[in-house]
Amino acid sequence: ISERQMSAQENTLQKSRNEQEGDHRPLVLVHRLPTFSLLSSDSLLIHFRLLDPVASAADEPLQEFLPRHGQSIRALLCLGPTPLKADILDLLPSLQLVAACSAGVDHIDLAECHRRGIAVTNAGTAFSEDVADYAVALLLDVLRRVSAANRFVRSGLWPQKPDYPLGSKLWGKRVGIVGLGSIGSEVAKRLVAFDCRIAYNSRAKKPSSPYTYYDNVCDLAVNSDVLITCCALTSETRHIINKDVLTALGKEGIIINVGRGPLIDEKELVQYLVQGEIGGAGLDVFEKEPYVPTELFELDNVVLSPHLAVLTPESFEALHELVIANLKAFFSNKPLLSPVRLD
Ligand SMILES: O=CC(=O)O
Repeated sequence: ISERQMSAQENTLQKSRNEQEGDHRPLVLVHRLPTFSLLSSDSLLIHFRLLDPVASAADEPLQEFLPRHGQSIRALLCLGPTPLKADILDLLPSLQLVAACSAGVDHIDLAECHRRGIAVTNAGTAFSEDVADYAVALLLDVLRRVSAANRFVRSGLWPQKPDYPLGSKLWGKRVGIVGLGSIGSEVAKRLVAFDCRIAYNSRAKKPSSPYTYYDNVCDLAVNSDVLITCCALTSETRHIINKDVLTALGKEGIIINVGRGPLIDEKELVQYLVQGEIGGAGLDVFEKEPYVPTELFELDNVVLSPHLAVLTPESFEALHELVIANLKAFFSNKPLLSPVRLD
């Protein structure tokens, strides 16, 4: 009997105990766009009652639902990129915790949460390894043209054109990481194994990091063959990769984005790629998802992906455990496991 089967049995037992003994589970509001489903509500339901406006009142606007049901809600589970701003917070006067299910929390008005004394937790490090793997996958794909080669074979061109354009080597490349947090550090760790030379930019130099620090992204770009953006999207980092940085990266330079679309000035990036002013790009995120600039569809030196770097069953399981642990800690007045800094 596996650990997973055992915990499923425990969950079922606990559920029926709850039902027999009267329900003492704390109430948690689920905040989600109708297109986002709860990953697996089973283990959540062992510990919490979930109030899900999308499921309970498909047509009722939150502005009507929450005043009737949300007055005593202390904790909210925010799924995916569902925006959470003052208009919703206004309807939840007792709210004290927002448990976000993502690493990035740019869809949440953090200043407003801070002002109201509402704590916010995020996915912590649950996704970092998978995002880092994906950043390396995108980089290898752009450099060695894996997706383009796949298209070449499938389109039947191989017998007619036996010469396929050469890709370039990852070994020894100078890689600049923008944002050396938990994801950036995992990316660096992986690329060290490819003998890449790592440098980084972040808000401040990390005294414990062995990598070269640049306090200016343009300087980092001048000294890099590849830039990988891994930082959070904030008002300071919006368009951190602008025209000047792209120029500094140069004609052979490659950019990989696994952070958020607006970290890059996408209009400029498209121009630079179309005009051959930079070497290539691997993009998992875009400014206006799910819309991707169609000019990029034609370019074999660009690899496109629909914002799924974090998505593996393993990382979801880790997220699930973390969310439950955060909510349990909150309801028992213990320290939160992955609090987001709000000041
Ligand atoms: O993009 C995904 C996340 O922020 O978790």
